Amino acid sequence: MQNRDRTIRGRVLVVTAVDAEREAVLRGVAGDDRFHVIAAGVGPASAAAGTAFALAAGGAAAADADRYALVVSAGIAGGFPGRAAVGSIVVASDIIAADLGAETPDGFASVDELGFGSARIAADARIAGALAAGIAAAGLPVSLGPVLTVSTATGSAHAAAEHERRVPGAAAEAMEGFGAATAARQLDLPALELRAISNAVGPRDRSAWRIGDALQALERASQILKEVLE
Ligand SMILES: O=C(O)c1cccc(C(=O)CC[C@H]2O[C@@H](n3cnc4c(=O)[nH]cnc43)[C@H](O)[C@@H]2O)c1
Repeated sequence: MQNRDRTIRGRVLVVTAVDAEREAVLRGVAGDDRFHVIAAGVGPASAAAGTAFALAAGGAAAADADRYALVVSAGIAGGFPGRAAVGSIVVASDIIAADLGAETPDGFASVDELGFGSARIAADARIAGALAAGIAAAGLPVSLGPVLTVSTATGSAHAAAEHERRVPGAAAEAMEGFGAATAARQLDLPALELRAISNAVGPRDRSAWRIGDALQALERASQILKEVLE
């Protein structure tokens, strides 16, 4: 593996939403006991609570090698057409709470514009870059770009276009990343978001979802994550 990043000294907490995603990640990282994989539930609140609880439980570890050094939000996601095709992988450059803000007469205002903090958490650039390069080197389609966290999954072309207008270059949409990254930030830990694309962001069409293909891609990407961090 060429694209290694050996800066992480300690355990890796991987947070998924549901068990099927957790099992895919576990298959990918099999044999490496640095990884602790939990299914914290769907949505940003569950992800934040589950991540914070796991970090708190692990934070008391005596040795640095037993403490968490990295948090990864992982799972399936919707891909923005033209940026992330169904079956491909997205590694977040930034993790963005896309609907954290207020509706105003002039349209949506993010918490950044409102002055109440930030809806954007930068992923660890070095590790995200190494992971994306490793996935590409393995011959898998991969994008490195902003991943949106929403509480309401997009279900129309208009809403998808509005998200892309607010966040130029948005690659994927899911429901947990900002929650997990917020919990990581409380302990000054680096965060990543790793997503396998199951559907296109836009008009609701469950028949078009390819969850099985996405879970296979998630397993393979998790294996590459393990190799990058070895
Ligand atoms: O029933 C629907 O139309 C529908 C549309 C989008 C998402 C859902 C979910 O129940 C998502 C739950 C779960 O999967 C992740 N995910 C996957 N694709 C998307 C998406 O396009 N937008 C948001 N989340 C997505 C998400 O992280 C959740 O954990 C149902």
